[in-house]
Formats: sequence, C-alpha cells, structure tokens
Amino acid sequence: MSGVQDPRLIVALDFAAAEPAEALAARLDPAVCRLKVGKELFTRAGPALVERLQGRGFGVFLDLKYHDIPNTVAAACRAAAELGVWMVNVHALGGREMLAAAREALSGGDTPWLIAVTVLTSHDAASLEEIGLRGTPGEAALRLAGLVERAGLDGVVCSPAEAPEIRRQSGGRLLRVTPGVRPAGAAADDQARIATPAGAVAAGADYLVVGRPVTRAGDPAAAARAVAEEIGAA
Ligand SMILES: O=c1ccn([C@@H]2O[C@H](COP(=O)(O)O)[C@@H](O)[C@H]2O)c(=O)[nH]1
Repeated sequence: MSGVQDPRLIVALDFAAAEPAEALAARLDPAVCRLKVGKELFTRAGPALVERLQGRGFGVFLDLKYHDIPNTVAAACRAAAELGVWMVNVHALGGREMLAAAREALSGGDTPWLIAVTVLTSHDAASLEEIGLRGTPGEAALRLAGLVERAGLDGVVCSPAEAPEIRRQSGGRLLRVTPGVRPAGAAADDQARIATPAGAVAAGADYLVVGRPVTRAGDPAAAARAVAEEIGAA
C-alpha cells in the first residue's frame, strides 16, 4: 500500500476524554494513519495526551485552528512546536499579519508543518453568505489559499472540491489537507462539501482527515484500513 512511509490518512480523534481516544489509538497502526487532536479532546486531555499518542509512534496533527491577534497566535504556534507535533494549523481568516506571525514563529529547524484553514467544510453557499464572505465557497477558499501562500505557509485545509484549483493556483506548492471525506454511502453528518476517499485523492488531496466514519464504525481499525486501502488504490 502506498503511504506506509508517509500515511495520508489522518484519523480525527473527536472524543470527550482521553480513555476512548487512547483505546482507539491502541487499535490503529502508525504506519497506516496519523491522528488528529482537535478542540474537544485537547481541551479535556491536554498536552499530556498528545505526548502519549506520539509515544505510540503516531504523527499528531494538532487541529486547534488558531485565530487571534498575531502575537497570541505566534506564541501558540511556538507552544505547539515545543510539543513536537507533526502538523499545526491556524485560520486563514485571521489575515495576512496573523499568518505571517505564525510563519515567523515556526521558521527554521525542526518545526511542524504549518497550514491554514480556508473555508470550513461545513459551510455551503448560504452559510457563507450569512457571514458575509464574498463569493462561492470555492472562490473564497481559492482567495484565502492565495493569502496563505503569500504568507509562506506549507499548506491549506480545504474541501476536496477545491483541491484541484488550489493545486493549480499554487503550482503544487501548498499541501492540500481535506476533511469532508466520506466513504461511499456514509452519512455526511454536518459536512456540506464532501467526497469519497478515492475522490479526494483524485482531486489532489495530499492528506485526508476522516473522523466519524472511522471512530463510530463497529470495527474502527478495519474502517481505517479500508480508507487507507482506498487511498492506496486511488
Ligand atoms: O474545514 C474543516 C476543518 C476541520 N475539520 C475537522 O475535521 C474532522 C472531520 O471529522 P468528520 O467526523 O470526518 O466529519 C473534525 O475533527 C473537524 O473538526 C473539518 O471537518 N472541516
């Protein structure tokens, strides 16, 4: 399977406590997937859990989507780097100066990949209009990806639908990390812009974030393997 050296599947550990997250991690293989720790789990279980997951051999994407004044975001990015995570993110809507401060904080040496969320995959055209963001989700994501690229970040979080245009616009320089991934027939849940694992890879996603289709499966390890195999076959 391709991806054994650099797993492209990132399993989102959206749990309310450390115990179920670690129980799932114990059933997963760091050669098959990385793990994502987001707001809920980090707020409940903190840096110690991240360190234990890394101790099991997993690369960890710390998905806290920092969005604050530049000084605060830069300091948070440095704290994430000290934790030794594989990837960390900020929100592109924080703007040029905030993105530049994050980049400056994570420059040189052995720093995590620094990426920025463009337009959340839960947004559709109507909800974007409600918050006053100009254009379709695709147009807004492309515009924000341009801002992210000019600030020198390593990549973006986008929906699979936007990955081809972002790849074209950035000449392939920006990594594309795509949530909103659903195996065929799986419920979309609160995701508005989705694709199958094979569809996301075909669209140019470098890394795929998959949460509930794995964590809520009867056999999460088998579900993760199935997604990894679908990616490998894509
Ligand atoms: O635009 C975004 C940014 C982040 N996410 C996160 O990815 C996972 C997706 O989980 P599923 O259960 O597969 O829907 C979740 O942790 C989100 O916080 C996103 O979905 N969209």
